[in-house]
Amino acid sequence: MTDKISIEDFDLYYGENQALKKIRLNIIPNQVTAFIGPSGCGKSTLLRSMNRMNDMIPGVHTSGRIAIDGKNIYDRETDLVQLRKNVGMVFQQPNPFPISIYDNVAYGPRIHGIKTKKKLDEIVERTLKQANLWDEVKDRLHLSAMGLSGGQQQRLVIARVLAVEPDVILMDEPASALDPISTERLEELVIQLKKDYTIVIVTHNMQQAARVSDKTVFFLNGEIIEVNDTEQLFTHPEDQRTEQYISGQFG
Ligand SMILES: Nc1ncnc2c1ncn2[C@@H]1O[C@H](COP(=O)(O)OP(=O)(O)OP(=O)(O)O)[C@@H](O)[C@H]1O
Repeated sequence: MTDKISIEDFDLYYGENQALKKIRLNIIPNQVTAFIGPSGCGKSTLLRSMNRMNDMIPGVHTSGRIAIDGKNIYDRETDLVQLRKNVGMVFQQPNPFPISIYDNVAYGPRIHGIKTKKKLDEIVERTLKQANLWDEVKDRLHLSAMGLSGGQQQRLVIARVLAVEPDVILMDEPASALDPISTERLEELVIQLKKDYTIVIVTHNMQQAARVSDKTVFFLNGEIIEVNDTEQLFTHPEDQRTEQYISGQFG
């Protein structure tokens, strides 16, 4: 199978501090890949590197390659607007815009030139359905998104990402601010979305990684220690440090 994302010898420095060291990783399309590891080991940094969000931080420099569909996103000619449309991101805190539910979802398509009401209506309905939110909001599309619960806001943010038709969705601890029921709904959604998208999720919750992901990547001090099928990694870790981490001996 052709890899969706191929990372080769990728280093990232915040000033003098090297946060990622010679990362090599291949991510398979239509799978969920989980990043686990103790705080500060570089999970979010690698996630943010996959749509060049780190470019905005002063003092960041990188070397190596991250290719998506075979094309190095660190090439000088990369169109960052197009990259971030293709590689969407969901953060820890739901961050809907303080505008209506409808306008949140229509925001990206409008920026990308879609203006007709009929077309926007279609996108809003389709993506809210894909995000398992339509039934809960269809009668209040023109009310503020800020009136939704945290779990609904997070599903709205996912609909907003889906509305610009990405291939890859990056999720940085997307359930850590949610209650258990909202977390379960979000996990169901992640599993459902992988048939159409490639998903990478950072999580501190090992049960969550075990429930939603196909592959798990264990990080320590800016390095990848182990990558394996999720079930294999949690039942028969190959590296002693992985075993220590998943059995709660540090982290
Ligand atoms: N904006 C930044 N400026 C400077 N250093 C940073 C920045 N963001 C992260 N770092 C550093 O890079 C290293 C990796 O951080 P990163 O946030 O990627 O780890 P993480 O594994 O995602 O941690 P956590 O699980 O706590 O979110 C840490 O040493 C951190 O202090």
